[in-house]
Amino acid sequence: MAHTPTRRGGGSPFPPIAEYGFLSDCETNCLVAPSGNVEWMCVPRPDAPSVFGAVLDRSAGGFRFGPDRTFIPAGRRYLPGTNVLETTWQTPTGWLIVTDCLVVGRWHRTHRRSKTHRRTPGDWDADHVLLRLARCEHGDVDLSLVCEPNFDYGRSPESWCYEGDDYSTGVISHAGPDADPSAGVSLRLRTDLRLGFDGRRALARTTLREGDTAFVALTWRAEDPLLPADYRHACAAVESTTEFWRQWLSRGRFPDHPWRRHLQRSALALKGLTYAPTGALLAAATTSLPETPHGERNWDYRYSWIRDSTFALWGLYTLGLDHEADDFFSFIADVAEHADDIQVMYRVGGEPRIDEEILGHLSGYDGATPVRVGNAAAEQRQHDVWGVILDSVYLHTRSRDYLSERLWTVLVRLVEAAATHWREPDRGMWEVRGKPQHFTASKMLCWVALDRGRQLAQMRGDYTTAERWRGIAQEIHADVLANGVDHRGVFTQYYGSTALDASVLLMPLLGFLPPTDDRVKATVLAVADELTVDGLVLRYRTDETDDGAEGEEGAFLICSFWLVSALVEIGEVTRARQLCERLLSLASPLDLYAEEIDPADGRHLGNFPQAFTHLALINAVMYVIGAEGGDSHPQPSYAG
Ligand SMILES: OC[C@H]1O[C@H](O[C@H]2O[C@H](CO)[C@@H](O)[C@H](O)[C@H]2O)[C@H](O)[C@@H](O)[C@@H]1O
Repeated sequence: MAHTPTRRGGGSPFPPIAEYGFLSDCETNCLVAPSGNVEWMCVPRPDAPSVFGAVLDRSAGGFRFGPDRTFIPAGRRYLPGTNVLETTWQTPTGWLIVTDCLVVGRWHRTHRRSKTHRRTPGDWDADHVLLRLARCEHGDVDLSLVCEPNFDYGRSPESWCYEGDDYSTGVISHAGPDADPSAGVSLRLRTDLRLGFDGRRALARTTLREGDTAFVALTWRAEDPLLPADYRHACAAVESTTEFWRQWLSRGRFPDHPWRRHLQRSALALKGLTYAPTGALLAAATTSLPETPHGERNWDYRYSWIRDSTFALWGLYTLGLDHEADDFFSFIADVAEHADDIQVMYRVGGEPRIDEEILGHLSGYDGATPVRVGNAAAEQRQHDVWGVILDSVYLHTRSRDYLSERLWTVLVRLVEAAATHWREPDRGMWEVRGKPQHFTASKMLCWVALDRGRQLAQMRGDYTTAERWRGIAQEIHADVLANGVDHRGVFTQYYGSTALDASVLLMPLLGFLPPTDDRVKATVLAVADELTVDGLVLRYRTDETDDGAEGEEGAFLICSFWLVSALVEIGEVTRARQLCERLLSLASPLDLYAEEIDPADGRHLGNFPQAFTHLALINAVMYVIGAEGGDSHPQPSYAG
């Protein structure tokens, strides 16, 4: 039997997107299907080719550790406060618990520096080990291990061989393109079971009786692999990983509220999407999970968008988790220090080139093609990019009263770029692939760049620059009010159109106008009433927008959460709370979210888990709790 489970109950062989568990060590991440099969993992970096790619094609590799012949778990949960996943299995003969994590241990590079880490080393570091523990709780259970990598997005099946004289350790290697050994990947698998090999499949099977345990660990770390020697060491690795996540979460401020669990899961998902070596932040863990079932709106999100990342920092800041911002701002300084302008996204190592390519050999998730890797939007002009950085730096500088000279030099260039280009059309924050337009939200974010730049210049005592930037900000503000509002007094998608666009919900959240302004109220209510399907918000109507793609898309979750925050701003707290409750009820079984949701059936669509959704959830929940008099306060980014 193939290890990647095929069809359960007559439906699609692919699990629903929302049923994947997400593991991370803040460097690598993976998705675990409910069957216990790891169906997505890219090593050594999250933007590298996959070694387990079954989420995009059932033959592209997976790694299952679970009971033989039982594929539907009795229950799954994260150990509270962590990204450690626990799956409970009931089989006809017994009960089994499997614990999965990507191991985080104490900083261990004491004798030699890391080749990839550019940020200041902390106390913790990824061990580069995917660890899986099994323990039979009652009766007896036949345990099965099938580890079947398929390198290079399923294009390069290699074969396992033993390492050493016993059955405990196997190695499988892929030379990489150009047969360049430095571009290759080797996987090493260690277990206390007896491994056998069948080509690219590493197999083990045993019967566990009550109290029996087993472990398997997979590493891609070439030098000094940190594989546990036995089950006791494996347990210690799970404990250190648990301690890492809980210590990190303890730095945050979470209200004592029934929605706290959603805030904490969102914070953990955002932290899990960081790439610690450089400070980058992924938009999502995956590529090409479809925004339309079986459709072509399939994009690669395994990169660091400036917009997604800075908004994520806003979400974390709202919870008092602001250390990630330091590393991200250093990442910005790295990529922009010697460039004239900034791109909209970078690879996680800071590399600017992200060529888009179609992988025609993959069937796609549930038949959705094409599968894309790389992202052509990297070359677009999107004029929100300057404003989102300036807003984020302003937010963090205000609370710390410190801004590095290195970063300020970069920021000055970014404000000047906004001042130079704000009159030009762009592709907007939704990165449409159609004709450039004068997007209202892009102009508004150019105003943010000048406004926050002005305030930062003032903080530094540079009043001359501050005055000049104030003048340009006023000019942009007036231009948006003159051209971005329709006859109803509603802000529109772009100058001269009457189409609605959810991006303008940011107006009250970024302080472009006060929430009491009639145009703001009219816009928020127009989006709520006219740009929704069954109450959930579309980013725009695809039939009104030249976005360069065919087909419908689902409701955008970031926009739906923005609407919650905006409704609170304009005083519609009851409506905001109802929408927020509804959105929280649509969370995945593990409280994770994809990018979109099908309003008809609540099915999650698009890449997963998606930073955009989780960051907006945090702000929306804090807005509602704050408005209802909880112990938190609404936190618009500009508020003093
Ligand atoms: O709508 C077409 C575009 O869709 C993707 O962009 C979306 O995801 C980005 C990452 O989260 C986000 O920053 C952007 O606002 C979203 O619209 C895709 O990456 C683009 O290539 C595509 O043109």
